[in-house]
Amino acid sequence: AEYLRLPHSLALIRLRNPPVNALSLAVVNGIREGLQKAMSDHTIKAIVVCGANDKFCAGADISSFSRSSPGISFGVVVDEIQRYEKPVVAAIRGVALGGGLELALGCHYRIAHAEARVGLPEVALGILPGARGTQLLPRLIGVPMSLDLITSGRPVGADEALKLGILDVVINSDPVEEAVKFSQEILDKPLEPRRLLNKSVPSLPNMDSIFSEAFAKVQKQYPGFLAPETSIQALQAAVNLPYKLGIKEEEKLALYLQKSGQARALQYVFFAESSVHKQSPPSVASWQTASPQPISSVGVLGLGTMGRGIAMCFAKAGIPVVAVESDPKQLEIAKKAVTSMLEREASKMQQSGRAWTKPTLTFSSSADMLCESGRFGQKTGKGWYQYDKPLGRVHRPDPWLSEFLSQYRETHHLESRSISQEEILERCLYSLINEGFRILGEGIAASPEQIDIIYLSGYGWPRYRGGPMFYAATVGLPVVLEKLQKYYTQNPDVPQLEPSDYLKKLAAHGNPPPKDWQSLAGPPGSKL
Ligand SMILES: CCCCCCCC/C=C\C=C\CC(=O)SCCNC(=O)CCNC(=O)[C@H](O)C(C)(C)COP(=O)(O)OP(=O)(O)OC[C@H]1O[C@@H](n2cnc3c(N)ncnc32)[C@H](O)[C@@H]1OP(=O)(O)O
Repeated sequence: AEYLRLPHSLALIRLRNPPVNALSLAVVNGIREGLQKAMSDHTIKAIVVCGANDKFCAGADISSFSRSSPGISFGVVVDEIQRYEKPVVAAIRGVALGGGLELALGCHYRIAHAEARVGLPEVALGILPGARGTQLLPRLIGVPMSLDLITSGRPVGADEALKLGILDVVINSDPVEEAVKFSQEILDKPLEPRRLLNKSVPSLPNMDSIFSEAFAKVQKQYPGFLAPETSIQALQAAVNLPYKLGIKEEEKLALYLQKSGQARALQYVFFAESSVHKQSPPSVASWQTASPQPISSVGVLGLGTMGRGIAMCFAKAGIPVVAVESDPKQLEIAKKAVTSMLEREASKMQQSGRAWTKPTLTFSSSADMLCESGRFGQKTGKGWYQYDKPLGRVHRPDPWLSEFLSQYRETHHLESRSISQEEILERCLYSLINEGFRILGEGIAASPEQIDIIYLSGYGWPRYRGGPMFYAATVGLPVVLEKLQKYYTQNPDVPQLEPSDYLKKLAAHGNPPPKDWQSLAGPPGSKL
C-alpha cells in the first residue's frame, strides 16, 4: 500500500497489489503504517483509502491461504480503523470483496462508483468472512439481508448496495475525487455514530424463526457444504453476544472452517477453474498427429435411443458389442430395434453385392434371469429383494436370491466373500482416479485440474471435495498406489485396477500437489 499526502489536510492510502489488490501481509502492513503516519501527522484531518488500477480490493490473497490463517489478524486492523480518531473514507472502484469489503466496513464512510460490486464471497472458498464481516454487516444492514448475502456469497452492484445501506454515496465520476470532497464536508461530524462495532444489531421479534429458516434453506440449497451453515452460526453470535464476544466466536468458527478439508478443496477449485480457461490441449493431443488405437470390444450401458445407436455403430464396424439394459421392457424393445436395424443393413448390403458378416452383439443375461423368474422389482413386490407388497418400498433379503446366487456361483466357479464399504469406495474411486492418471500420461487431458473441473461441472462430483485428482492428493498418492496394487493382485482380471505408470512415477516423489504433477512426471506420451 502507498501513502500520499494530499492537499486540504488529507492523506491517501492506496492498495497496490496487481492484478486485484489482494490483501497480502505486505498490503496489510502498508495499510497499518499509513494509518500510523496519518495519525502522528497533526496536519492530516482525514484519510481516503482506495485501490490502484481501478480496483478497490478483491479480498485476501487466496494463494497465501495455505501459508497462514487469513482473516484473523486483519480483524484487528478493521477494528483499529473503526476506532480511529480521524475520519476514514473508502473510495471504491471495481470490486470490494471479502476482506476488501471488511476493510471498507471498518471505514467510517463508503463511496463507490456506480459500476462497482461489493460482497462477501467467502463461502465459495469454504470459509466465512472472518475479519469482522459476520459481526459488522448485520449491524449495518440487519440480519435478513446479511444472511442472504453471506450464505450465498452473492456480490451486489453499487445501486443495490446503496439501497441496502452498505454504501453511503454512489457516483458516476472518480470515487477518489468524490471522497476527497466528501471528507472535507464531514470533518466536523462526530465519528461515534459511524463506528459499527459500537452499534447493536437491529432486533426483530421473529429472530429465532429467521435463523431456523436460514438453516433449513442452506441445508437444502447447499447440501454437504459446511461454510454456509457455519456462517449462520457466526451471525447468530452477532445477535446474541456483545461485539467483544461475537468476534471471538467468529474467529473460532472461521478457524474451524479453515482447518476443514472443504476450504482447501474449494480454494483449489478457484484456481483450477481459472487455469483451465487458459489451458490449451497438450501439444501431443492433436488430431493431425494421432493414430487410431485398436478396439477389440465395446460395452454399452443402457439401450435407450442413444445406446441403441451407439451399439449399432460399433456392430456395423464389426466390433463385438456387449450391451447392458436393466429394464426388461426397454431390453425387449432394444433387441427388436437393433435386430431389425441390422437386418435392414444386411439386406441393403446384399442388394449392393457386398459381403455381410453377422455382427456379435451380446446382451447381459443377469437381469433377464431374474425377470424370467417373474421378479420385476418393486412393481411385482420382488426382484433382488422381497418387498412388503407390489409397489411397496420396504425391502428385506430374499432366501430365493441366496439360492439363485449360490447356483450362479457354482455355474461360474465363483467364490463368495464379504466386501467392506471401504473396499467398494476404494475400488470405485481409485480405478476412476487411475484412469485419470492414465489419460494424463497419454496427454489426452492437459492437467489434473481439467479432469477435476470436468467431474465437478459434468458429473456431480461435490465441489467441496475438489474433484477426483485433488481427492487422490488428499488421500496421498502412495496410498492410492498401494491400494490399487493390492486390489489388482486380488483381481487380475480387472485391468482398471492395474496402477498406471504415471501414478507410479508421481508416487515415487511422495505426495506432490497436483500443480507439480506434470513437471515431475515429464512430458506425456501420445495415445490420441
Ligand atoms: C501471510 C498472508 C497474510 C495476509 C493477510 C490477509 C488478510 C486477510 C483478511 C481477510 C480475509 C478475508 C477472506 C477473503 O477475502 S477470501 C477472498 C474473497 N475474494 C474472492 O473470493 C474474490 C475472488 N476473485 C474474483 O471473484 C474475481 O477474480 C474478481 C476479483 C471479481 C475479478 O474477476 P475477473 O476480472 O474476471 O478476473 P479473474 O477472475 O481472471 O482474476 C484475475 C486474476 O486475479 C486473481 N485473483 C482474483 N482474486 C484473487 C484473490 N482474492 N487472491 C488471489 N488472486 C486473485 C485470479 O486468480 C486471476 O489470476 P491469474 O490472472 O493469475 O489467473
